[in-house]
Amino acid sequence: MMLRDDAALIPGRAGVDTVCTADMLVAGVHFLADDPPADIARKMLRVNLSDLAAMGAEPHGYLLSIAFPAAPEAAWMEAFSAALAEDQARFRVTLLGGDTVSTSGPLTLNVTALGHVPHGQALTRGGARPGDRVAVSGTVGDAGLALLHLLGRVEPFAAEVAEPLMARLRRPEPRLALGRRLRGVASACLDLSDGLFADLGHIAEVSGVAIVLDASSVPFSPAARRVLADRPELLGAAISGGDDYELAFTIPAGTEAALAGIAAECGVELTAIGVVESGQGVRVRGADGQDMALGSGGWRHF
Ligand SMILES: Nc1ncnc2c1ncn2[C@@H]1O[C@H](COP(=O)(O)OP(=O)(O)OP(=O)(O)O)[C@@H](O)[C@H]1O
Ligand SMILES: Cc1ncc(C[n+]2csc(CCOP(=O)(O)O)c2C)c(N)n1
Ligand SMILES: [Mg+2]
Ligand SMILES: [Mg+2]
Ligand SMILES: [Mg+2]
Repeated sequence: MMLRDDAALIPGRAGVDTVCTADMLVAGVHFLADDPPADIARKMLRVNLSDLAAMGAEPHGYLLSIAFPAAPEAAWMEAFSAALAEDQARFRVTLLGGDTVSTSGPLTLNVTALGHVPHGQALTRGGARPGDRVAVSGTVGDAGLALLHLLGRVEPFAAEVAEPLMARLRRPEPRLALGRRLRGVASACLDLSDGLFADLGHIAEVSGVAIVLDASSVPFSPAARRVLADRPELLGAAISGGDDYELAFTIPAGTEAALAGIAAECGVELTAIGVVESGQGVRVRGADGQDMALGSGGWRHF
């Protein structure tokens, strides 16, 4: 799109709320500088679309700002742009503007994404109530396990296991259809970026409730199950790893039966993983019924 003016102008629509979110990605913090440029582009856009999904919003467009440590190679730029164009078409979003600058620091990308939701219907983190059930889409832990492998923090995984885990780390799937479908169904919702344990903590905090997570119900992919079968000590890392970009949400007790139909409609598995109680914080209940301590609480910048 030709950017002709000083700013993008988006006509307002009656009865529609605009949802805005910004997520920044820094080389060495969110991805590795030598990651494939196509994957950097996809992850940058998709983690933002994931936040729109978490709010039940329909994506509209995005602004993109990049700080380059040096002029990018033509091949890098081509691969980056081609992947971005593909994802724009796939998720039906347009580039609304942005900025490009040089930096003496690492490659830094920022996307600000805009979406729409019918007035008053956005999902939030604040509506969970005691008695609600907690559910999650897809599977968790793949990306966190992939990162341990990639950074050499664990004995390397076999290639046939490492490959699907790395795909989850580099190419998350924003759960947009599910987010929209959960309007009026979920009492609270968010996307998993910091890790299941930490992010459930965000729902607990904002809603003013406690969450009890049943560790043995947490859904893992076949690859993660293979890793955990060999190395059960990595269970905590899988539950608190981060970069999952699945949706975690709460639904009122008695509405669990609707989950199977919603899952089929949206083409993603949904699994009940816990309950909401009065109180505060997140407790993880192990297979033996006892509370479990996780090694780390989840991703923190500081
Ligand atoms: N009620 C609100 N009003 C305005 N902005 C908000 C509100 N709630 C959250 N935000 C903004 O939305 C963005 C997301 O917040 P936050 O970083 O807590 O979420 P997150 O999804 O965990 O982020 P990340 O994906 O970076 O891990 C931030 O820019 C925050 O300032
Ligand atoms: C090289 C490398 N190191 C660490 C991680 C893990 N990581 C970084 S930020 C983050 C949480 C979400 O980010 P934010 O809260 O900033 O949106 C996670 C899980 C990674 N993906 N790549
Ligand atoms: Mg989020
Ligand atoms: Mg985010
Ligand atoms: Mg975060």
